[in-house]
Amino acid sequence: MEYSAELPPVETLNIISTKSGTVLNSVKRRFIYLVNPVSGTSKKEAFVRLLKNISDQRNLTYEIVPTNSTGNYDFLIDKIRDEFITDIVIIGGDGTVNQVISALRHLPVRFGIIPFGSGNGLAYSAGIPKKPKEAFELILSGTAMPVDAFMVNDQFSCMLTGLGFDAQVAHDFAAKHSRGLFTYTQQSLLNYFKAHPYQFEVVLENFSFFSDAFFISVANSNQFGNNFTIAPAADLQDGLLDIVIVQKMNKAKLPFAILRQIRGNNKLQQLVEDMSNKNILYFQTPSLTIKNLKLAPLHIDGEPRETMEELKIEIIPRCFHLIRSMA
Ligand SMILES: Nc1ncnc2c1ncn2[C@@H]1O[C@H](COP(=O)(O)OP(=O)(O)OP(=O)(O)O)[C@@H](O)[C@H]1O
Repeated sequence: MEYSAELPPVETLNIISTKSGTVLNSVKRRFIYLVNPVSGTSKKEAFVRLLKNISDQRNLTYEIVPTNSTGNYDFLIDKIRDEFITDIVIIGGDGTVNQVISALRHLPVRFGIIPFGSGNGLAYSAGIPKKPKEAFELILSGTAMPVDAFMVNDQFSCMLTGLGFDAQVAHDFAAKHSRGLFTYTQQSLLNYFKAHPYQFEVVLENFSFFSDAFFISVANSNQFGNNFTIAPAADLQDGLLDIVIVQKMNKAKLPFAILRQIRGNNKLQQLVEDMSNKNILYFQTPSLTIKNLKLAPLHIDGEPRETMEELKIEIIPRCFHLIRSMA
């Protein structure tokens, strides 16, 4: 468990560890609120004022810091160590969550998320409330659990990585001036008409196969975001990745096959010989290699990334501590 983050010693932070997680004690917690000024569509000023008010009323030690587009958070590393920061609260979407956790996951801090993105896939799959105030209340009273993440070659992913159709949507979405669900849906529909299969070779421990597929999703969270489920059996804490391969099929059948997947009617499969006849392959594995033979576009946690010819993908079990709902 090379990447696993350990929590600080109990005596310095007043953390109570139980079988089901780490119960937080607010007395000695020290917070950094990392606010992304551009994520999502809703205005954050009013919420940031509320955040300050609640924090002042509760006598919390906190600092508000803006996020940045480079994803470089090295400037926080010494601060976290020197000032005994215990909690990093991310106010943004999945792209921000990816960058912040990728940079700070080795440090003994807990992460909280107040969902202010367009999709918020990790937050929603962790049961974090949509309403910012409720999400903050969960952070103040909730339980931090070790959750998985994964590496895609040398790049970090904590939610969902995709090749093909959905990655093309992520690329087109990023090029738009407006964000939010409306723009995302618009780009998805436009891309649906242009969608075509790409060729992949998927290499598992003792087995490999070729597939022509509209897209491949590698999921730690169960969804793309906005509670749009893609991998119904995915669990943030099971040490496994859920792989969804939407294979070549008549395009008229595509929405129905995806609907079946979303509804959980396409059960997890043991890969067998008639795989090429299945519309959607769905299986779990801790690692795999995908050879991207036609250079399908790539996204990592919803952010467009330069594509790669070969992706070695491996789970990082219990990678970081996330304050999540236990319901
Ligand atoms: N201060 C900043 N100025 C400009 N861009 C920023 C800043 N801070 C972060 N970013 C960038 O904002 C982008 C969007 O962030 P994020 O992914 O959180 O929101 P979103 O795309 O609207 O939501 P989601 O990923 O949940 O769909 C990221 O690429 C991130 O690098």
